Amino acid sequence: MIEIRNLTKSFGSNLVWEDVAFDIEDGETVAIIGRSGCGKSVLVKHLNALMYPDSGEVVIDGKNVFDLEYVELRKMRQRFGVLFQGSALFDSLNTFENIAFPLRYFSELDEAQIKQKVEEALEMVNLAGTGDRSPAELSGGMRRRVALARATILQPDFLIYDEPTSGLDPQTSDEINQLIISMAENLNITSIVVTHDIHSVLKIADRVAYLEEQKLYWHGTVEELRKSDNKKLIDFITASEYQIRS
Ligand SMILES: Nc1ncnc2c1ncn2[C@@H]1O[C@H](COP(=O)(O)OP(=O)(O)OP(=O)(O)O)[C@@H](O)[C@H]1O
Repeated sequence: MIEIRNLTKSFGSNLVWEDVAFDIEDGETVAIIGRSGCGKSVLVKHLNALMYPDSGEVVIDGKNVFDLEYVELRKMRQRFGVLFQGSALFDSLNTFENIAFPLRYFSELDEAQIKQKVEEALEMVNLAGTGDRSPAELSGGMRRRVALARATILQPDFLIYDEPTSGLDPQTSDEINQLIISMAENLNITSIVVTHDIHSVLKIADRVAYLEEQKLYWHGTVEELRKSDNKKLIDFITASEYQIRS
């Protein structure tokens, strides 16, 4: 479980948000939404202490991540996988090597074990047999799936998705949404999804955190979001061109 306790962050005189507090339960999928520049990325960078707050805590399994010393911090960070916006694959490596990269860097597995793990991962994202293709030979949706296989290859407890469906057509977005759901279920991953895609939020999220006015403006389940009469929240959702009540 991740407990976000009264986090406040500013850069110089620019207050990003203050007093942000909510919990992320094990195995659930939480979507972080809000307009551009509201501090979604800054917030997720606090979860694994890539950024430090002005005040507040992020407590994972009882320990404040901002208090961890080097060795523990490294271990904690290894519990996180990240799916970067735009996939961020290495163009010079083929699909197999992209997925194998974290294993070569962080594990002691031998070549046969790496091969087995990568092939299982390719199968999980429905890309069996494409290991020798280069990223340039893949469609946007396929690249996203390779990135997902790479992000989960070290079996993280927590997976941060940065705009997982941006730039994809609706059908391919749905394939990625489906994969995010099955990753969460099959690998028992706790997912934190930063997104502007409200359709995706309604499909994959258990709970939603809405940043606005430099604070956590609204927080609740997707069911509560559907029923909410919070005007700002509805305006934001409507502006995202999705008819939530349809
Ligand atoms: N390293 C940094 N140094 C200074 N200011 C920063 C830094 N990182 C982010 N900011 C500022 O913090 C604010 C929040 O940025 P952030 O990238 O978290 O927004 P966001 O909600 O993720 O935006 P988008 O939806 O466009 O990706 C912005 O005003 C940004 O300029």
